[in-house]
Amino acid sequence: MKIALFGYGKMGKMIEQIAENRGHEIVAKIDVDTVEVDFSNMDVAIDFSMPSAAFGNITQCFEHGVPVISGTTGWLQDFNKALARCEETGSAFIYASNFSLGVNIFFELNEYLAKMMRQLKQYNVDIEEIHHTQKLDSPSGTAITLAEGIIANTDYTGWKLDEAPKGEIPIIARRIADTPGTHTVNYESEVDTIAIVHTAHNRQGFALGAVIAAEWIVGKKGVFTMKDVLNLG
Ligand SMILES: NC(=O)C1=CN([C@@H]2O[C@H](COP(=O)(O)OP(=O)(O)OC[C@H]3O[C@@H](n4cnc5c(N)ncnc54)[C@H](O)[C@@H]3O)[C@@H](O)[C@H]2O)C=CC1
Ligand SMILES: O=C(O)C1=N[C@H](C(=O)O)C[C@H](O)C1
Repeated sequence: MKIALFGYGKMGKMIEQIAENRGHEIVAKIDVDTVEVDFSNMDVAIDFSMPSAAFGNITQCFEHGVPVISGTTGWLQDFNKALARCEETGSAFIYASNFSLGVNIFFELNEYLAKMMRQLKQYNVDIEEIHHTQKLDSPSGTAITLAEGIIANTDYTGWKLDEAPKGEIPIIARRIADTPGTHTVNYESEVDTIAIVHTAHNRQGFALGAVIAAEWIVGKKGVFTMKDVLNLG
């Protein structure tokens, strides 16, 4: 498979390694200083760039009929416009705030736990995310997906960074050098705490998930999720 990388930073380089080990060819490495892109020679594009660049990269690929795997976070104000462009151009698209298998299992566990906690009003929930100090967006995309999973299954109506009013979920974002990504969902009562945690030890899981999604999407049309790719029902 011929893969174009949009964003050749920490994730782009990790994806290159994993894709080549799986027998794929990297046909383009597009970064901030790229002047011209040849869309004619790519089977699929994988975008791990920057919040300000993601929407433009994704929609350009759609215009050229190239399916897109999107891992960049922090650009979701334009997400619905991207979905509409995908449908209009008959292209194919997967966005995931986190491509690792472990986190996608964690998302399922989060929703299951939220359903159980729904009627237990003595517990208050919060989410903590910890990432390396170069991270541009806050809170993390993964923390937002976790909050959305709780909101869909409880009476919580929204989320806020740091302090949140009653009925909304506080998300605490910490930045610590060299931390690939740790997410904790905490339910606190006066007498105890229930917590679920996912800790990434490195970036390999994110990169492998993105390459598996790229292998899966080629030849398909439409908007899909990692639930489709991993058959999580
Ligand atoms: N969904 C997931 O599983 C994961 C998502 N991410 C997200 O991926 C994104 C990238 O993360 P990292 O690789 O760690 O960041 P990074 O800062 O190491 O790399 C980003 C690269 O994008 C480049 N870039 C800037 N403008 C561009 C443009 N117009 N077109 C193409 N490239 C451009 C930068 O020059 C840089 O090389 C972030 O939004 C991060 O939150 C990171 C890890 C996992
Ligand atoms: O920027 C990162 O590094 C990561 N970003 C994603 C996010 O915002 O959730 C996924 C992962 O946690 C690493």
